Amino acid sequence: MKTFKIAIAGGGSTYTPGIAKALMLKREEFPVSEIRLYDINEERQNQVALITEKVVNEFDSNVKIAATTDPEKAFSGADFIFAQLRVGGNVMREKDEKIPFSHGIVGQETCGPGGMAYGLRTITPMIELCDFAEQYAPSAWIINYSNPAAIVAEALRKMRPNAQILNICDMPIGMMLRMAEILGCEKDEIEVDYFGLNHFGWFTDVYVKGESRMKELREYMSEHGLVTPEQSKDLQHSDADWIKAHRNVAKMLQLFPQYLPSSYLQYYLIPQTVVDQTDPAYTRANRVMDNREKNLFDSIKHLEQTGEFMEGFNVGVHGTFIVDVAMSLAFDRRERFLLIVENNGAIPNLPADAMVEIPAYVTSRGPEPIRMESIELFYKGLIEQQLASEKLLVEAALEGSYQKALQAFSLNKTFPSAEVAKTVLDELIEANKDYWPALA
Ligand SMILES: NC(=O)c1ccc[n+]([C@@H]2O[C@H](COP(=O)([O-])OP(=O)(O)OC[C@H]3O[C@@H](n4cnc5c(N)ncnc54)[C@H](O)[C@@H]3O)[C@@H](O)[C@H]2O)c1
Ligand SMILES: O=P(O)(O)OC[C@H]1O[C@H](O[C@H]2[C@H](O)[C@@H](O)[C@@H](O)O[C@@H]2CO)[C@H](O)[C@@H](O)[C@@H]1O
Ligand SMILES: [Mn+2]
Repeated sequence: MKTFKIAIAGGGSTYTPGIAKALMLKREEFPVSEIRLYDINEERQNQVALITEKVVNEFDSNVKIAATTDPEKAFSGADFIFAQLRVGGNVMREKDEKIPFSHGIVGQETCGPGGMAYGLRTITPMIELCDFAEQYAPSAWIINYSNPAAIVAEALRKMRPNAQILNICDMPIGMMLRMAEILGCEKDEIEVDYFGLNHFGWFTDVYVKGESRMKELREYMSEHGLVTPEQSKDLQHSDADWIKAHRNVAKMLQLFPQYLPSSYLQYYLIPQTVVDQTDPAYTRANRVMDNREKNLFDSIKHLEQTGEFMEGFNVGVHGTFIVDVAMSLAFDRRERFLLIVENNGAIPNLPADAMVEIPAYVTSRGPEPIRMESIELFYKGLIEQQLASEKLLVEAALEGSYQKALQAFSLNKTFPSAEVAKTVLDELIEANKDYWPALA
């Protein structure tokens, strides 16, 4: 049986050990001979490599783990490249969140001005990654988690249309896990219909064994959102931020009961509620640094000092999802996933060149999106406004255009006016001067 070489770009990510463990859990079906970590931060990646090696060795000591900052070594002969770059790290994430909040505007990793700031940092490194793949591993698939996935996907559609890349997000699958808890079934028994953009979508139906369970879900979620008794057992989502986000789903459903909204729609539909619920001095970046990142590096320190393994990370749906997508590509499994793909008529009344998030069957040739019906005016209007914002942001980056960046910010529903958009944009330009393309 063929064995696979997996390269992980952003090897120093907090998710790397979880992804390595997810690979090991599937090793009977998907045998891996090498996991190569690639990062620009050598020190961080070497530390993460220590615990990754330990995790892998618990299952199979023949799997080779390598860590390098040399793209040629990392990618040559790789079958898959899993990408998870956080350009600027959590230090810049904190600025993306705190600058908007200081003006009373939502500050978030991937949505609104924070997401656009992160996008302007990430486009160039992701283009570079596609070029490394073309040079060193031309037949490899890149499966990309790097955020902001919507903006990354649009930039690569324009700049590297022939790249073998699949952009993915674990948010819908995380929500499906919660829905399974509500319905008392397994996540894998659920099939969904869904449309939107990444972090901007709706479940239009949820089936278990072919039967729609929307009515029960709507009733439960209108009252509790996605908060379930099981939530407290889930390391990733037991913290106050996720509980708030999951509760806010109820507020959105009370306003618009037709479809089940992605929890990230809260940043666009009820932004003032989010601002009121957030401590602008302690944002999500602080929580992540003080928990997910600290726990991982504490467990690495413990491993270095004692040689003993303390888990300190989470596999969750995040790790299993990327491995499942890779397996469907590797073995032509034709499994159905929600993916970020070029619309090309799948949603007839949205532009063909929109990068939409919809169901697709994954074969060895890539995704085959399903055909859907036209969407109603309310959703079309919201999506087109957000899409225009994302497309203008990408054009701003590629053309170095300040005016297009201001248009992108002003069109974003997180802003009440173009004047506030300009104030926040100008502060973000100053904070990102080491990262963004020049905007004139
Ligand atoms: N799409 C999704 O649904 C989803 C879900 C979870 C996380 N993510 C994304 O995964 C990424 C990793 O998240 P994290 O919290 O583990 O971040 P992290 O900061 O722990 O790790 C990111 C790593 O990327 C590295 N990096 C930065 N720029 C790089 C470059 N140009 N080349 C190679 N490596 C580079 C950093 O040095 C760091 O080690 C983020 O982009 C995050 O938004 C996406
Ligand atoms: O604030 P963070 O860094 O903890 O998480 C931000 C990410 O949130 C989403 O991913 C969730 C996902 O929804 C859930 O199912 C599980 O896998 O955990 C993930 C991380 O919390 C979102 O989809 C990502 O794009 C964000 O980066
Ligand atoms: Mn996501």
